[in-house]
Amino acid sequence: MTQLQHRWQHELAQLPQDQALAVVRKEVTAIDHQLIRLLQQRFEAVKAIGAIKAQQAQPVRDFQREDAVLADVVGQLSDPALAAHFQAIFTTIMQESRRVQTSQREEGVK
Ligand SMILES: O=C(O)C(=O)C[C@]1(C(=O)O)C=C[C@@H](O)C=C1
Repeated sequence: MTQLQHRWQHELAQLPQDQALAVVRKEVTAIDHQLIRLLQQRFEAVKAIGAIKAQQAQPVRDFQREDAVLADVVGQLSDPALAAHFQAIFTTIMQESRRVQTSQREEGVK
């Protein structure tokens, strides 16, 4: 556990449990909003890649790149115990990215 997590636990322990739950849920919601902003940015970048690959008549899926993305994600983790969870999350993100690129192609968006 990090020092920050220790401090959190200590401060939360001062509160009645229902209040502690509300505090942590507020934190989760704030983090979700950051993730949503960042994921929207990622999808915009993925659409830009999709347009380039469509122009060059390249397939949507790039297995080598997906392997590299997953390896990089795992390398970024401070807690290696979360590796399998992050692999699952990013596998889904890339699957949805491919879906966006596929509909982009079907709609003929450049
Ligand atoms: O890098 C690409 O070529 C992308 O289209 C982006 C991305 C991703 O979401 O990271 C999506 C689909 C590809 O299979 C590989 C990676």
